[in-house]
Amino acid sequence: MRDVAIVGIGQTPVREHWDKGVRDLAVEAVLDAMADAHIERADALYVGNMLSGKLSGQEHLGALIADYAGLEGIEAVKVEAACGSAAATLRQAVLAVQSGAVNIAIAVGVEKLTEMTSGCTTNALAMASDGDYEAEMGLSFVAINALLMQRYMYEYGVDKDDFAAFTINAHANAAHNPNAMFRNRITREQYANAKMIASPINLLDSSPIADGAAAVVIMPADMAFDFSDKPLRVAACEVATDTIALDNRANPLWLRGVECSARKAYRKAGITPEQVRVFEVHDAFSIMAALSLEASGFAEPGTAVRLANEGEITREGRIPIATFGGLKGRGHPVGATGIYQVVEAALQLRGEAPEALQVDDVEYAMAQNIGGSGATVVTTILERLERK
Ligand SMILES: CC(=O)SCCNC(=O)CCNC(=O)[C@H](O)C(C)(C)COP(=O)(O)OP(=O)(O)OC[C@H]1O[C@@H](n2cnc3c(N)ncnc32)[C@H](O)[C@@H]1OP(=O)(O)O
Repeated sequence: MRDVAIVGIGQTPVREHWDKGVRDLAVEAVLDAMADAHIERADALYVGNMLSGKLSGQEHLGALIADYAGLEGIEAVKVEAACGSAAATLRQAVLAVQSGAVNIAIAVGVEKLTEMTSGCTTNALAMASDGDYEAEMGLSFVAINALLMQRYMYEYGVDKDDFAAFTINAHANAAHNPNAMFRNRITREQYANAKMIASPINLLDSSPIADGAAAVVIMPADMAFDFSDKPLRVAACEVATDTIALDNRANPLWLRGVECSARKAYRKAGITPEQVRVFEVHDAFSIMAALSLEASGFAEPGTAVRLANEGEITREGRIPIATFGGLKGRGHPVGATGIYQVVEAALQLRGEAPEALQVDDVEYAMAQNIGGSGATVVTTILERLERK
């Protein structure tokens, strides 16, 4: 298998983009990444998306985006793994280039969640759970995560207000990210008084409904310096699954898919969690940030909330997370999120994060994208590519 590198990155701001559709957003991100990589052509385009058919009445995204990006004639397909669609798409691009099937591949994640019909997006998102036993019974993703958070508080004796540390960190970072949806800082008092959505999850525990697209250009490492002076080696991009329904898990507080995907990624990259300096975590809800930190090996079970309250998840801490605002602050256009995370990890490694967000001495940056309640997990580890 060939070594592969990321040579171009692109993103749109995450917003409620009422004036733009799926194609506009995806094409904007693709062209941004192609300009960054100084390319005019690619051999393949992989499009990550979860809900364009349901919410925008538009399927067949591979051909659509290739057409509007001026890439007709190439291989172009859509990849879907619920909220993990974007990183699953990256994985396909990486495999295609590693195998030698294509030389230049673009992976783009795009999602347009805003729509005019109240409740429709929530119902559509719920389809990523077990349709027969969870969604059918009225469980939205907020409700599923509320059950997990309630159980976590009960098992580990954690107070609801202690979760504030995740939101405060995410919004403080998002305040410096021009592409973030929320650029307002949050205080402990605001968190404590936020409106309840599904107890114990309040508005400030939740990622928002948002639109956006992000893209990366992948090519063999031995071509990379011809296109970029800061190429990044994809040290690992590993997928694992868990049961789709929570009630089939022996311990719902242990995300086996996260553990398995992270372990595979550490093994592939030849590193330990201690060597990861930046972790773009899938903080769709603050409880997911806590559980992901634990199952990825950054905290013992039941201790991630303490880790957050000790300041260890901030830029100055042991494991900075959500360094551009995360899903909570930057926003979570679901089928695009995994590539936003990789773009942000890339900016950290390239030393191009805004000054207030740049983490020092980043050797390895990790991004982890989750579909469903941890049912699909993709862990990507990047490092700087050394010139031979
Ligand atoms: C594996 C996975 O990733 S699963 C995750 C999939 N994603 C989800 O499930 C999305 C979860 N989030 C939601 O469903 C929604 O954002 C909710 C329910 C939390 C909030 O939605 P609503 O109550 O309809 O909020 P609404 O859109 O009316 O906004 C009301 C206000 O709150 C703000 N707001 C909305 N969502 C958020 C948020 N998550 N955080 C902070 N503020 C928010 C809005 O900007 C607006 O502010 P304004 O009054 O100053 O303009």
